[in-house]
Amino acid sequence: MDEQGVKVKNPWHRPVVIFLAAVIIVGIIIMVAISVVQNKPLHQKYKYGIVLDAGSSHTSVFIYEWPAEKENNTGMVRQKHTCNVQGKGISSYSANPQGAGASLQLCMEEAKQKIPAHRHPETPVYLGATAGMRLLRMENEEASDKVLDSVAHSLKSYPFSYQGARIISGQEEGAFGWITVNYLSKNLRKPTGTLGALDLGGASTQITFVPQQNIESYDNSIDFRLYGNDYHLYTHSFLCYGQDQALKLSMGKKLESTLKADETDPTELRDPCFHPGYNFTRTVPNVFNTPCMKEMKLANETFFHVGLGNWSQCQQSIRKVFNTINCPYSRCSFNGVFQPSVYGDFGAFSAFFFVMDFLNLTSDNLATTKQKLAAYCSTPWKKIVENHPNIKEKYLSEYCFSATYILTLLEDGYKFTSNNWKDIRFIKKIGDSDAGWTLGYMLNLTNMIPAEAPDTSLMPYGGYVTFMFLFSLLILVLLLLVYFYFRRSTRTAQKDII
Ligand SMILES: Nc1ccn([C@@H]2O[C@H](COP(=O)(O)OP(=O)(O)OP(=O)(O)O)[C@@H](O)[C@H]2O)c(=O)n1
Ligand SMILES: [Ca+2]
Repeated sequence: MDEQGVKVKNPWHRPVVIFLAAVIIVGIIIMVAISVVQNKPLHQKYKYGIVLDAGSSHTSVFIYEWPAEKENNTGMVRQKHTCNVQGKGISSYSANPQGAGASLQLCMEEAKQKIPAHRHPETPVYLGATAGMRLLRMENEEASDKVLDSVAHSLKSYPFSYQGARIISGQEEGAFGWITVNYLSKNLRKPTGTLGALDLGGASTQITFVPQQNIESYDNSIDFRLYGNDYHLYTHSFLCYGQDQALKLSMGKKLESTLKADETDPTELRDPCFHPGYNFTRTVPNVFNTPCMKEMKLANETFFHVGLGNWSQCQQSIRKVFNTINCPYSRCSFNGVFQPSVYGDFGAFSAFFFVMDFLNLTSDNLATTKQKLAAYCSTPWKKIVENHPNIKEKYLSEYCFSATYILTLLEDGYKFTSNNWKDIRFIKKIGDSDAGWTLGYMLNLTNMIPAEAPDTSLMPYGGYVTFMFLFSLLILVLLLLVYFYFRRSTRTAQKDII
């Protein structure tokens, strides 16, 4: 009897092999089941964040949402809801600070409805105030503190996680606007170029982009490291150069020269930036009630604001609010502010979009834009009102000025030309989310954009499951093959023995 014969005759042999095979198979099944369940994306849990944009002209409440387990990936946060606070911006409540906090109630109640109640305590709420509050602080710091206290007090009364109410700086406003548009365009993890950001508000305007030239002034330079890439940004915020303040600056200059000349009585301000036939009685303090202009010693004088509707004269008058004489650097935009040459594509949002979209000027070349605008400005005021019966007359009367201001700011101020005009995209939203500083502000404060690229799984979830399934199937087949091979050789051996 040989050795093989002894093994085959062992009565324990078959049950042991079957038992071992069963244990291995069950083990594999358990292993696959555990790893599949462990790695299964959790049931989509959403997190929320609230940012209040307390602008000079109005306040908006933005609610953002994102899948909890993907918060460090680019482009995952989206705007779930916005609410426009009724009335003017919080800086208009300087004489009645309590009113500022109270004005937020309706929108904050809406936020409570939109966000699931069990998420309220962990939902951060931030308020950032921009140029209107910067101006109020310059004028009357006590009043601006009271307004901020009032909105803070109001926000703390909600079940969310209050994270502060403050006046953000012009640099922050510019930089976070840039982060928002590039995050939403998913530019941040790719080697492709970034999108510059142009923001026009009521009281200030921001320009932010990655320049090709060296940044000569420290104040205009911001560095970020996002997803493992370094970004060296140029940014500047011009206080008083939002469209409402620029209108005051421009009217103030015209008024000063008219009043000095003392041509007519009562004074008539003949304004090329308003439509022919437009005639409105205003008071002098109404134009000069801003720290953007030196006080005029003129009393409550009234004047007639009379429209002329002449685009090129309007542009001439607007040019006077840009000081282009002094530049202590190799090149400047205006008012002695350093600016490298504009480079790359730009997203122009907020009032840049509202105005150019209203006038259907978002997709023409520069020459056609000017022609269309000239025709619009010279249209009689009566006709304009007839054509747009549902638009508030104050807004309607100012579109000729605003669009001329926008062209002058972009061309004479920032030095865009007819060649790179097409690089400016007038946008309101990217995907579901508004372009503006609020999203970038929240991403930054919640650390949702990591400095280094987060580790990514080697293969997508579906691929992983398929791989595990095929791999276990392969092991199973191999085991069966071994088993049958073993059985056959055993039988052959038994036959041989018999
Ligand atoms: N549909 C709209 C909404 C706003 N506006 C005007 O656009 C300007 C700027 O609006 P916005 O960007 O909201 O400015 P704020 O954020 O309020 O001001 P800032 O950023 O300077 O604080 C204001 O003059 C406002 O009257 C407009 O013409 N059409
Ligand atoms: Ca704004």
